[in-house]
Amino acid sequence: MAATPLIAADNVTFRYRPGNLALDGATLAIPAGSRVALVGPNGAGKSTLFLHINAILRPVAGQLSYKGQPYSYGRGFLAALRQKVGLVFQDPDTQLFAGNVLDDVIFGPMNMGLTAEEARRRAEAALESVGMLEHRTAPVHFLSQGQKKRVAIAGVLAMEPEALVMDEPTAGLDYPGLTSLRETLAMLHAAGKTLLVATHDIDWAWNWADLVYVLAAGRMVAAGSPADILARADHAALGFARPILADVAAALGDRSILPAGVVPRSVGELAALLAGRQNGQK
Ligand SMILES: Nc1ncnc2c1ncn2[C@@H]1O[C@H](COP(=O)(O)OP(=O)(O)OP(=O)(O)O)[C@@H](O)[C@H]1O
Repeated sequence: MAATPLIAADNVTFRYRPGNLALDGATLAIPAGSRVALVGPNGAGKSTLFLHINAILRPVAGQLSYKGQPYSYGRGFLAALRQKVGLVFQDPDTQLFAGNVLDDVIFGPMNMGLTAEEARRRAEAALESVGMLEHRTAPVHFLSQGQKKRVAIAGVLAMEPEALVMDEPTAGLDYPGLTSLRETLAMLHAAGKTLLVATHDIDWAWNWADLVYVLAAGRMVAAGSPADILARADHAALGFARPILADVAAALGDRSILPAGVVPRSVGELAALLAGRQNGQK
């Protein structure tokens, strides 16, 4: 029997207004400790699904559950859920509200009833892990979008959640910001956290995720390992462009150039496979 997922959405349907079906029976299951990428075109419903996972929105039909327990939406349930499942919004301005960086990040742990000392320890550790500790006294409105994004992530990390749900965390980050985010995600995964990320960065998602869900028009149209989804021929029907790597592999003629069934998951892996083949021919 499959293990109970940490978070599950079962046939979740939601309308912002009559006639607008933002989610149309969306279903997903997030195994504990996994790295899950949610991809899909603009307007597919990714952010809406995340707002359901954090119980900010409530479905008109269908159900969400945490460790097999259906969401109950009472005050106690909401407080516990939001401590265990941290949501990083797409737009950091939605999330940040305090005057300076440390005050913003310390708010969550203080709200959990921790001592001021423990809350500060957690907030500083979280800022350190996203490379923003040196900015702790900076006014939030002085920060760049990428820096705000990192502070928003720190605000969630400081709550020490079991799962982080991040809506397009790589958008707007420069190279050091991306590197730092990748390191943070690797550190969180190594620490056993469950990670669910919505992204348009398909190459990154393919390299990073254990499991990929594809959402289109409010419905989950595909789910599987990156290799499973790469191997599907109907990427256009899934609502996103065929990943570049798959095109490269196809253009190279995967059967003649790459071992049968091998689908490279990164440019580096493709280069290594090709280099290995060239060496083998000498
Ligand atoms: N606050 C809102 N009020 C009304 N409609 C909304 C609202 N937020 C989203 N929608 C609509 O719900 C649908 C799903 O939007 P959502 O933002 O969840 O998609 P998304 O997959 O996150 O898109 P993107 O990749 O552009 O961030 C869209 O049709 C969108 O126009």
